[in-house]
Amino acid sequence: MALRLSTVFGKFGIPFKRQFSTAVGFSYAYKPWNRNYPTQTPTNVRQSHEPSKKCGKYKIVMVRHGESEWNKSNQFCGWYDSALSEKGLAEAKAAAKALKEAGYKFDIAHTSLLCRAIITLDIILKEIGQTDIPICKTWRLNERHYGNLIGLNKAETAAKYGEKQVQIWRRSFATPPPPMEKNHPYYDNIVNDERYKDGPKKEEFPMFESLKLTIERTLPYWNETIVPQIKEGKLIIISAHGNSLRGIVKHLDNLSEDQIMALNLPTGIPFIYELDECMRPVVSMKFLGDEETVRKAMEAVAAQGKAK
Ligand SMILES: O=C(O)[C@H](O)COP(=O)(O)O
Repeated sequence: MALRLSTVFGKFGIPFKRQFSTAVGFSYAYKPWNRNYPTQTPTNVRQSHEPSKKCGKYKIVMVRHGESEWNKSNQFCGWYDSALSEKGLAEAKAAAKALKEAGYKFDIAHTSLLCRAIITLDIILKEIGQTDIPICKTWRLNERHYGNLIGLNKAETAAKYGEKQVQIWRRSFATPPPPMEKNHPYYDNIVNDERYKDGPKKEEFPMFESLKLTIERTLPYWNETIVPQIKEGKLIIISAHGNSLRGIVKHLDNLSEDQIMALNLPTGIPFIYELDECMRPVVSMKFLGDEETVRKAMEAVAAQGKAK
């Protein structure tokens, strides 16, 4: 049965006390209730990716933006620039509160070119009193491009094409959504948007993206820009999107295509990785939120693709 966030969340959808009363958090990867995310890394993965027994040398915080207007109306969003909803604004504030309570002092922030991630970051930095740090914005952290699905209601699309097909479009690793056609209502809005004048190049401007393609443009930024900063000892926060962050998670935890399919990131709940000197996770995806709230928020994201 689909869980409604409104039954889980209080005013503005956020149970401030429950969700962020602890700065300790829990690590999603190792919870037994989590049937979808690997409780044990498969043996083939361990050989090449054995987590270090040492304490994490580095930390990085990531957060999916707060709920957007199009999350609220359950529309495929991708590169469409949907604003944060009231609940999304409150989620960003709650995220900031949790980070403040945990005492995070960031050196650099990275975000996408989409307002929902930028505003989430702005709210966080304002609330924690760290607006003076450098903010790097890149299209490489944008949400995956949902092609011709952009603007469609997810539940209606499931009713029309079947839940299985929508699940493939949303969560399969390599199968892309149908390409955005020139007559798509948001084609000009996206393709001719000034914010992309410095990239992507015309020839690499996506008309659709699978998770695989999303990872192919996100990882170079992770490897070439973020990793060197982490190795310099900078504490980084990334405010980005469900699928650009899933790509980074897949890379860090060396997840298989099947494993990453099952991960649904909740909006507005920061999570932490602790990494060893080789950028291998010592602690994976530790959410600053209580376990039950995070679990329900994840289930709600998964349920967005169910026909009503
Ligand atoms: O772009 C979108 O529609 C969402 O923000 C992410 O959608 P998904 O959870 O359906 O991949």
